[in-house]
Amino acid sequence: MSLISVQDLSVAYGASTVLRGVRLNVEPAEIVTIVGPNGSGKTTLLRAMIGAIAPSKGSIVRRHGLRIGYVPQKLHIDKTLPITVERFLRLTDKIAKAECIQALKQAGVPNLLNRQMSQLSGGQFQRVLLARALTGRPDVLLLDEATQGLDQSGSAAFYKQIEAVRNTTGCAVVMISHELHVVMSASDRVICLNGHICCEGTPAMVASAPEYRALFGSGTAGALALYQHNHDHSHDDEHDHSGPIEREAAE
Ligand SMILES: Nc1ncnc2c1ncn2[C@@H]1O[C@H](COP(=O)(O)OP(=O)(O)OP(=O)(O)O)[C@@H](O)[C@H]1O
Repeated sequence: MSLISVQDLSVAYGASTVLRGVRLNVEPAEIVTIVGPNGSGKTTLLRAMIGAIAPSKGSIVRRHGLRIGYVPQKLHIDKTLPITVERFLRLTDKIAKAECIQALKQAGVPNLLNRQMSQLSGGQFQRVLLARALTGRPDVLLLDEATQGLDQSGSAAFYKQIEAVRNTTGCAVVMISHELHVVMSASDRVICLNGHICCEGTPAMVASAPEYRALFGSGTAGALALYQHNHDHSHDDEHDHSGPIEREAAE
């Protein structure tokens, strides 16, 4: 049973349709990376997957009782607001201190519990956001460009941590990233989005996608060397890129 099944999804903002005919399944413990140019609908897709945006067509089926952890691109906290990491982690839900400590450990920052949020570095801050998402023991983690503002080694370390989290907790991960070169090795599957799914594949296979090159140019050849998919269609929305879709009674 897929954790999340996106079925022929279209999303419109007023008269403007930004996603069309998107199909994708998220399976337990897999890491799926979504890439695409600015404005291609990546955030919209993620927000639709968590139920924050309603489809204008199609549907999204979440497994019954699915726990989702969401790590936003950035979260602004007023620098003058005194709030410790522990308080921040316990703000919205009833979470025991031990769970906070465990989540911080999983996020790779075990010693931050008593620190002020305003004193964290960019990388530490993002890991605290990751810890917050982990306190709910998610079945699936959704990350929206969670490494924005981090330097390359900071991003690489963050993605390594994500992979470690997947390996220890078994949660699936769906993440948006522009940093293909760092996320590729950790991804089981890459989906290239441009209003619709242009191409998708696994890094384990070796190929290049003309659609991807058309969007990003050939400067990313290093990343492309890791990337492959079976691609023999033109840009048609009719093409079914997804595996078998499993519906759940609790739709
Ligand atoms: N609330 C909204 N109302 C109207 N249009 C919106 C809204 N949110 C997003 N859009 C538009 O939908 C399109 C897709 O936006 P989205 O944020 O999903 O893209 P994205 O791929 O995540 O972009 P980026 O890489 O720049 O973050 C854009 O043209 C954007 O202007």
